[in-house]
Amino acid sequence: MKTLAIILQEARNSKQMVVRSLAQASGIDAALVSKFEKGLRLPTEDNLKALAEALHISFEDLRKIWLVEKVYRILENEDDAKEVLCLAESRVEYLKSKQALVMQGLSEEIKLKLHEIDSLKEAWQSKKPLNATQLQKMKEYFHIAYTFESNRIEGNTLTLQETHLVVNEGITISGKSMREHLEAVNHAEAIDYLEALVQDELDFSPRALSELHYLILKGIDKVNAGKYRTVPVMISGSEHRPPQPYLLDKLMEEYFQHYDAQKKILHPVILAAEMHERLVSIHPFIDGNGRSSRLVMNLILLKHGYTLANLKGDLDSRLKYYKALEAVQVDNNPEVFYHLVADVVKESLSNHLELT
Ligand SMILES: Nc1ncnc2c1ncn2[C@@H]1O[C@H](COP(=O)(O)OP(=O)(O)OP(=O)(O)O)[C@@H](O)[C@H]1O
Repeated sequence: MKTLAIILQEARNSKQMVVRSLAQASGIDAALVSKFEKGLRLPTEDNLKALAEALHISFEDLRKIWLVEKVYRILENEDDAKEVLCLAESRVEYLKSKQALVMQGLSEEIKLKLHEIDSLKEAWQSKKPLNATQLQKMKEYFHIAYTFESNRIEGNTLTLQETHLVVNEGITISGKSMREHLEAVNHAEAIDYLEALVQDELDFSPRALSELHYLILKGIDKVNAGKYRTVPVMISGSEHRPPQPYLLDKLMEEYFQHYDAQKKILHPVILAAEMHERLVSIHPFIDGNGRSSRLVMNLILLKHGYTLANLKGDLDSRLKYYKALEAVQVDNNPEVFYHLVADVVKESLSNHLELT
């Protein structure tokens, strides 16, 4: 790994600058610049920022090297340097999770709720392994309930009982459209796919999202299944305008970058809520955005050992859900949505525990 001194020197040479012109561009004394380049002095953070700007290099990247250099200088004459670093590493992990909560500006109320959820999760995990028949019965029950409610949010009129008959018994319901039947079967299949991803320890990815969306629209809209939209869309009854289609590739790339950057930092329930809200706000598909986003939320929850969170489709709950999304999109206030998701996660864990 190159030292900060070498990096600074090479960056200046590649710009064909002499020390004097770098000093002038950065506003730092030339003798001092020389000392930085020889490794005789370590720049201050302000010096570093000025140098990065003058050399047109990334301050964030340079700052990481600078921090390494600082640590190195503290430890260079210590016999136990390696042991000290190992000990510090565990503190850094702790610091990361602590900072995440502070960074997100979570209220004490939500932190308390997350705490309660994690106790329930531990209790749920301690019940495992469950008896295979019992597990199968629970799965059937919760899968159907989730399929029923998620499809109900989008206007599917099958009842809970009818959803069960269609999905588990292969029975058709008279008076209900082919589309409603397919929506039920597809959603149940998408939940199986979530569980397979978790079982195989596969992470949420562009491919997983495309597969999920494909399953949701399978047999309903062949052309758009698994593909981003190419036309503008509106969300009926909402002030929020999803982005234009030409922005989608970039926004979705950033969406997955955000997931990768936050997945080890954020509390999983907050991460799940965020990835749900961000996806539904981008609205990358022509249809099936709501169902896909709720599946993404559940993939993240299942991956972290929680149970399927089931947002309800009755009018009152639906309005609360839409209002909470609108609060993030229009007022930039995610707290209500975090509470909404945390509440259903808590309810789901309690329901699962009750049946054990
Ligand atoms: N401000 C908002 N108000 C209402 N719904 C919103 C809002 N922002 C995002 N949504 C999401 O959009 C979904 C409805 O979008 P739309 O009517 O376009 O349905 P869709 O794209 O066909 O997807 P699906 O049918 O699975 O929801 C809701 O389920 C919700 O998740």
